[in-house]
Amino acid sequence: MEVVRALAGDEVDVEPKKYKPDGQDREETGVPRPRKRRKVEHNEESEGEEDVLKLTATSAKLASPDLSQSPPATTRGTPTPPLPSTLPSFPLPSRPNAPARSELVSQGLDRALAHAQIVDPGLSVPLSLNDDEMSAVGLGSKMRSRLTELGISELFAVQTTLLPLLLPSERLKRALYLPYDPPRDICVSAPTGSGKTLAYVLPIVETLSFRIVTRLRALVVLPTRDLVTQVQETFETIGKGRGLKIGTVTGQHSFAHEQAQLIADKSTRLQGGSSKVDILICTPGRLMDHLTGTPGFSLQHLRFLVIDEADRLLAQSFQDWLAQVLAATRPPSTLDVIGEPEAEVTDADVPYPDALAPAFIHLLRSVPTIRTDLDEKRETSCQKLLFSATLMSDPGKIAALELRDPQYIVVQAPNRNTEEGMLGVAMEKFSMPATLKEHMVVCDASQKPLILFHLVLMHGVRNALVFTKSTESTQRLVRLFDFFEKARMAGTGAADTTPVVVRAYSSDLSPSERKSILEKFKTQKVDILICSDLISRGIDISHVAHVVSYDAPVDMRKYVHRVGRTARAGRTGDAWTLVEEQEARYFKNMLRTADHADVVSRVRISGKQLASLTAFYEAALRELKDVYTHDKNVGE
Ligand SMILES: Nc1ncnc2c1ncn2[C@@H]1O[C@H](COP(=O)(O)OP(=O)(O)OP(=O)(O)O)[C@@H](O)[C@H]1O
Repeated sequence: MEVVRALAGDEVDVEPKKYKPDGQDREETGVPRPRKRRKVEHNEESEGEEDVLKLTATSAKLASPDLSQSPPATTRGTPTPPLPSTLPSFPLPSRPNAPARSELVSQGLDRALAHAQIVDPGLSVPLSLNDDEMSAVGLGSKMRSRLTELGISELFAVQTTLLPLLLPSERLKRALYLPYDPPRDICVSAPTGSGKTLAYVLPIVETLSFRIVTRLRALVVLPTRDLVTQVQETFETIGKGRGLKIGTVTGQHSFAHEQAQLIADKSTRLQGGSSKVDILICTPGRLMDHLTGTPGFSLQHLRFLVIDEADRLLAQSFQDWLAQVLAATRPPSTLDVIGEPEAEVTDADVPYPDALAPAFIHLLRSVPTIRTDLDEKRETSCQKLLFSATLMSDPGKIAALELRDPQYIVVQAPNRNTEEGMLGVAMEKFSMPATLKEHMVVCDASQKPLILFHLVLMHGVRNALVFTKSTESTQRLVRLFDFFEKARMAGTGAADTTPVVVRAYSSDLSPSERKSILEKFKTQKVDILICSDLISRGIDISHVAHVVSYDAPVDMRKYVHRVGRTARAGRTGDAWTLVEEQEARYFKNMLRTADHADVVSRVRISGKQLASLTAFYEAALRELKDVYTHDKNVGE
């Protein structure tokens, strides 16, 4: 009966200690057993343990042959006869200790990941070095002058490491494609704000600047339109005066408009495609549309395929975008071509000089299709570059990328424990910027607005991004904040205090509205942006000094990307997370699993500290209620 009640979730006083090896039972001693479960509910650390205890006891009872002799189930009101005074002792099943998670990971860890190059985030190279000294990095003098013009005086760790791997050697300057010795793919995990964008923009611009004919040679895929715009601006700024044509496709403009920007000649069937851009930056959905619906759009010339925010993009299926993109970069096999029936060759089939990528030359019908040894290792020279602050190590996802001899680069401070470097990446223990300070405030859900007002007014939280869980809560919080400021202005009567300006930044705004709000925030006409996770990844606004997670993030990746909107490029920044009391255990566990609990300091804010704000808050709540009642009545 107790077993049934335990499974049904009733409180049952079961404790494994009851089954003493000497066969003695607590009931025997007459000492009442404590109500174990209630006690455990107040103990955050051991709740999981208690479930295990209960199950162990339950399964132990199920396994006990003597239970068959227990009294039959009784009806309601009938007193349950006491358990037999002694229960047989039996050994608990012994199980080997579970292997450490790190051990499990290392056993199945991708070999390339296990040999990752760990880079110290403090590594940098000043741009003031002379040509000889700079030759190790490989950046030309023209590019160095451009960077100096832009106020960049040194290369960050991720850039210092990547540039020598990606910049064209003298040999590559003459031959961009190396179908018989294709380049290795590269996966980079580096903290937020560590300069990953320039780590690929610089070598791409430097490499492609030597090309004379325009072909689509670099494709950068990003998860959002805002990021596409940001990366486009970086390419344009860095590539100024280099004659490179940079395009974007995101679906923000009509399909026909995008086609006109992309393709020079749609009507002639050209085997080599016809591109008006050297570099294309896009979101995956729209890229698919062009791949399937734009004549003359070809990826055969791709030399670089960049997947930025790789873990997020690989989690998106979008008509299986990755498989289709990879297929479009690969030449069809020679056999396929030989096997085709000879068709009459027309002028339209013959590409312009330089139009077919070297790996695709066998498609040219006027070239005799005789197989030679040279045909055997004809591979695309497209090099995949993956970036994220939270790079995934999921073997399935990695396999889908068809990486060629991948090289992993992990920018991460040397860790104190053994699970460092690539294991840290595999176990999702991501590295944070060293200049970031992290705090958490555990509070009652109803106090969250007051805590936020307190942070803004007492801790100088301005130039801040505040993350909520949904567009609806964003709207509500912005209204409440406005009413609070109105009440505060009226209440304090201080003419010289200016209200804090708060705006929503959410997915229900049009692109132009979003652009305008972001601009006001950047020029500090808006103090605080309240937003959803729309801009939690990649967005680079240098003056963000604080990030507040008004609603706590649900996983570590989200946490890393949110807090990473501040403390970028070596600047300082503060991240605050408001954690509701019932979420505290989960949140702390999340931090602990990521080895991050020690870094986040707990801030305690007492009711007394909030007292001076309560009257304004209550006034704001009343106004908010009126607005919602009015909106509801209008709606009816
Ligand atoms: N060498 C450098 N010197 C000075 N500033 C730099 C340098 N490299 C990059 N930055 C600046 O650092 C900021 C952050 O760079 P970036 O946006 O590339 O970071 P990220 O690593 O991609 O971050 P996230 O993971 O959040 O996308 C940008 O404003 C960029 O202009």
